[in-house]
Amino acid sequence: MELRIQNLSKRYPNGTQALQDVTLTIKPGMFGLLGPNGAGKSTLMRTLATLQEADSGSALLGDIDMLKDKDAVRRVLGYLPQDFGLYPKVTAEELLNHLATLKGISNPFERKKVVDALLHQTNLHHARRKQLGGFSGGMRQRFGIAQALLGNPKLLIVDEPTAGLDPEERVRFHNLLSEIGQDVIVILSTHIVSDVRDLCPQMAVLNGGRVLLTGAPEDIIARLEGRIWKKFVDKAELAGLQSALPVISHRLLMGRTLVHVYSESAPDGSFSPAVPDLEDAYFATIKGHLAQDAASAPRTAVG
Ligand SMILES: Nc1ncnc2c1ncn2[C@@H]1O[C@H](COP(=O)(O)OP(=O)(O)OP(=O)(O)O)[C@@H](O)[C@H]1O
Repeated sequence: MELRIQNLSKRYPNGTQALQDVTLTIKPGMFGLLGPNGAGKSTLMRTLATLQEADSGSALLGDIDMLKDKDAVRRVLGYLPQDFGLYPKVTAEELLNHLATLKGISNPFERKKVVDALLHQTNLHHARRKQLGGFSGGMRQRFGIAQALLGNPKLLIVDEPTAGLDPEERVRFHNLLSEIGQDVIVILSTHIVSDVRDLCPQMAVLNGGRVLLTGAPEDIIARLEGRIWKKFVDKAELAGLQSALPVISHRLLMGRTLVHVYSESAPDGSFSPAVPDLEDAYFATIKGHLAQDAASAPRTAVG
């Protein structure tokens, strides 16, 4: 099953164009949707999750028309929203059991089996009798995946799931996502480049409601070969450098400022070549140096 989004657009009543002609083809496996805050990621995720309407365009999941046949979507959808509210006084086991009933698993024995399996899968079995209000951030997010996996979804949408997790919890969460079946389409929406780098064989960059680039991270990075140049500068030099050269990123490294510049050749003798990574690719895309190349662009339907 494939997810085909074509020319999806959405403008909010206040005039914000949150999505503009978004076209994406997403195959089973992990797909990273990367973009800064305000890019339109949540709008796209909520639209696919049948929670809000698009103005125009289409989204097909296999042969389900997602914008029209919402009941059919809900039968195959798992969703972990960005703001995931929990009932603090209820235990993990109780809430999963309740949600499983709502999902239509009416046989209590079967329900217990499903709930137990999900608690094990998400490493929460030991905490099943704990009130959700006492869960850590990582446990909450793993519980979020447990509820999203109820009913064996074919499309799993996770919206910024690792924001606020500590490094250890993030690794656990990554492991959990990476173990989800190969035949499930998993869309991971995030502004964290390393989430996509660690997990996703396919990705897109969204900014200002538009898809700037899609492809495999390694192909995208390969396009930057020989075009990223680095140099340590003093903080005071940074502003001058930014107005003179296409600086794509700067960060502190051991107390000094490391600058990455996009350039077809060495800007001057003081720069040395950098091995490009996904972060460079992301910033180069956001800053307009890297765009969809014809070879990897999704082909538009003919006929
Ligand atoms: N209900 C709304 N009414 C008006 N504008 C909205 C509404 N929801 C979102 N927006 C605006 O639409 C744009 C896209 O927002 P969206 O939440 O989809 O982005 P995002 O990429 O998910 O960002 P974030 O990570 O901050 O949630 C932003 O400019 C946002 O301010």
